[in-house]
Amino acid sequence: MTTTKARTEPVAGDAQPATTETLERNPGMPLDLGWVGRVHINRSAIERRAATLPARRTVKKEWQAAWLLRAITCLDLTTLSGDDTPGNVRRLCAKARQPVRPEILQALGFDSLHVGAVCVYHQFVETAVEALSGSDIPVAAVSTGFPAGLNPFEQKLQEIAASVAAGAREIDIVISRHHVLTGNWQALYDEVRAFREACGEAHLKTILATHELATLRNVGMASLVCMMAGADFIKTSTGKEPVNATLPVGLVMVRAIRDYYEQTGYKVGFKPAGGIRAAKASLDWLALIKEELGNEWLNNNLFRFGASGLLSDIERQLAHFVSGQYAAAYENPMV
Ligand SMILES: O=C[C@H](O)COP(=O)(O)O
Repeated sequence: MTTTKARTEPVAGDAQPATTETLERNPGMPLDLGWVGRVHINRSAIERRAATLPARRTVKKEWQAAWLLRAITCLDLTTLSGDDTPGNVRRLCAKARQPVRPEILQALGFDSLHVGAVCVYHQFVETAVEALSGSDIPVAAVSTGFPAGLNPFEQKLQEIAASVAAGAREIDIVISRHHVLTGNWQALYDEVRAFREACGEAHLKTILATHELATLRNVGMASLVCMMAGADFIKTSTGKEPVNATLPVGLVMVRAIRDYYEQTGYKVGFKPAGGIRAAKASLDWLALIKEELGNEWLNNNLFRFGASGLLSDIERQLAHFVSGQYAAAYENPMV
């Protein structure tokens, strides 16, 4: 990973991992169609701003290592493959407990560190809960007919209930894209509200699948409706769309989060997911959060990466920082 600008202000504040302070959950609010209708997006301004982000704020050396450690604590370490097995889920959970080799971590001044959550299909929730027992790491289950979200509604509710019963503490639902594409905001609101109720104490992340929503304005409006319906997080993508998390989409979503906070006082989390594989990309996302939402959002209560391959590159960069050499791929195995 190369850094080209001299600016070294610490984005993550310091090298400490994220805190786990308790946060008041967003309870949601009645659907406010007037507010939804006022969402305005200047596409070229959004794209210009997103394009400047990677170059505006560059971190180096120990600050970069601190940011990367912070990124790990905000990681929903994910496996969502058709060929998942209990064995690879258990190995992923072992990696979640110890995401960085101990000698690297010690050289960076840390005793322990773990990821934000492990994210799996419902089928593997129990396996993951068991493999993570004794740790604070929650299991997140993708749900409601992930990734297309076209299962019957009652089945979606049952799926959420089953994952919660199996021990999932976070539920990543997919919204019905057709509600957005037909402008049926009431239907989207009602659906997400019901999902939130089915979650109970489990936290609800609403996946917008932004690439399938046609316009950035739809992304902004859907973000707002999901928050009004009680989402704890809004999440960009399933990882299965042809285009997943992008900075312009992220910008629209985090600005919706900011608006919602300014209007209601409730902080909703953000999860970019899909296609984030390079450590450098994780720094760009952290910079976006810092600049648009501030340091308060830079912890795993309010920010997560959804990624299956990002950790390998982050560990590789940390090893390089410590030793001055890049490790071979087999030295940083994922599962
Ligand atoms: O929610 C997480 C995504 O499905 C992960 O996508 P990825 O495999 O492209 O990192």
